[in-house]
Parts: sequence; C-alpha cells; structure tokens
Amino acid sequence: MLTILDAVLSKDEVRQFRVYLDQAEWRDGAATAGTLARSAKNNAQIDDGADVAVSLGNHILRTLGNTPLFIAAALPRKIYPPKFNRYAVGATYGTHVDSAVMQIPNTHLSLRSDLAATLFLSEPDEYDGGELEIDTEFGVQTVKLGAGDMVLYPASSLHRVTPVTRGARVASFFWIESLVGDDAERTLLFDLDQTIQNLTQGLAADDRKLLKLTGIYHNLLRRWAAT
Ligand SMILES: O=C(O)CCC(=O)C(=O)O
Ligand SMILES: [Fe+2]
Repeated sequence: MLTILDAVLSKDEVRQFRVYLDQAEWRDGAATAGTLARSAKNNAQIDDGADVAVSLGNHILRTLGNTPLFIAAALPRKIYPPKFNRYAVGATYGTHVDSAVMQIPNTHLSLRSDLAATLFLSEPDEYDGGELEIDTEFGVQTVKLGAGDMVLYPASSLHRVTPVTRGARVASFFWIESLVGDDAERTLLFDLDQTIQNLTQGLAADDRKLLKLTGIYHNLLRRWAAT
C-alpha cells in the first residue's frame, strides 16, 4: 500500500528546515549505498551524526508520534533516524531495492525495513524531474508532493528518483519496521481502522456495532503484531 500524508510539516516548519539544510554540509550519497545500489546513486546527503541531521530528524520523529494517520498506516515498531538528501541538476537515484535489514547508526540495533518514507522538503515548482517512481503490482506510481507532505511505501518495491533537470530536490527519507511486517495484513488493518474512524463520526461512542468492530481490529492486531 502507498499512503500519502499531507502536511506532516507545516510550511513554516519546512521554511525553518530549509534555512538549516541550505547551510548544511552535503556529501556524496553513493558512499552510504549498498554495493548494488551504489552504482545507481548520484545524489548528496548529510552525515547521520551531523547536529543538523540529528535535531531536524528528532523534530520529524516527534511530529510523526503525534500524527494518527502515520501511526495507523505504519504501526511503527522502530523508525530509522531520518536522513536527508539533495538532488541538484543531473542527480538521480536509479532503480534499486532498499536493504532488508539495516543497522541503526551508532547502535547495535538493527531494523527490518518494512516501509520506506520520503518527506518532501522542496515545492514541486522548485525543480523539474526528481519524481519518486515506485513499481507496484498495479504499475508504476509517480510521486512528487508538496513541501511538508510525505509518502509511505513498501520498502520491498523497486523504486527510483528520476534525474533532476532544473533546480534542486531536498527531502528527508527513512525506514520503518512495523509491528505488522506483512504489507497485506497491515493494509487490511489500516482499511478497518479508517472505516471505524469514519463510522465513529455518526455514532455514539458506546454503539455496540462500533465496539464490536473496534474489538475485531484489536484482535486482528493482537494476532498479527510481533512485538
Ligand atoms: O529520495 C527519495 O525519495 C528516495 C531515496 C531512496 O530511495 C533511498 O535513499 O533509498
Ligand atoms: Fe531507496
């Protein structure tokens, strides 16, 4: 499932992020790609340990913790500390698949990448190209969102970023290990959750049918969640 989350960051927050990011030290992104992905990768990134990456990354993590749609869609167990990338003219990231298991920087912890996220930090009119293309069972999905918007997609899918031909594309990207590793099970839970949320609008909180459906949601989650 591909989920778009609108306005994860406000335009004011994006502006503040960009002040810091535009002054940051950007390095060759290929250095951090796996062997196969390396040859396809031609962008710039900020070092994981850099102050600016840590503080903006923590801001993103705090915000996501208060974003019910993110929690419902991702059912996060672990989130990789957000990274930052920049594609200037000519930069691109060819078709690749993300590593299934990653070490969380500066820890001995590992994370299974169930979901990948890109949080756009440039407006679409700031650059040409730079589309995130994701191969799905229903064909290629092209994603280019407003600054502050985010896409969540299965990290198992082949994906690429098309070459930037004007301006620059700045984004944050990271991965999520979900309580529910199976994409189909997670999608069913999300659909059920969103349906219950919609029903809640017109019904009393103690409505028996609503309680029953809520119970089913939790019983499925109990069955499928690996904690
Ligand atoms: O820049 C993006 O939107 C995606 C980056 C990506 O696929 C990666 O770093 O693995
Ligand atoms: Fe990727």
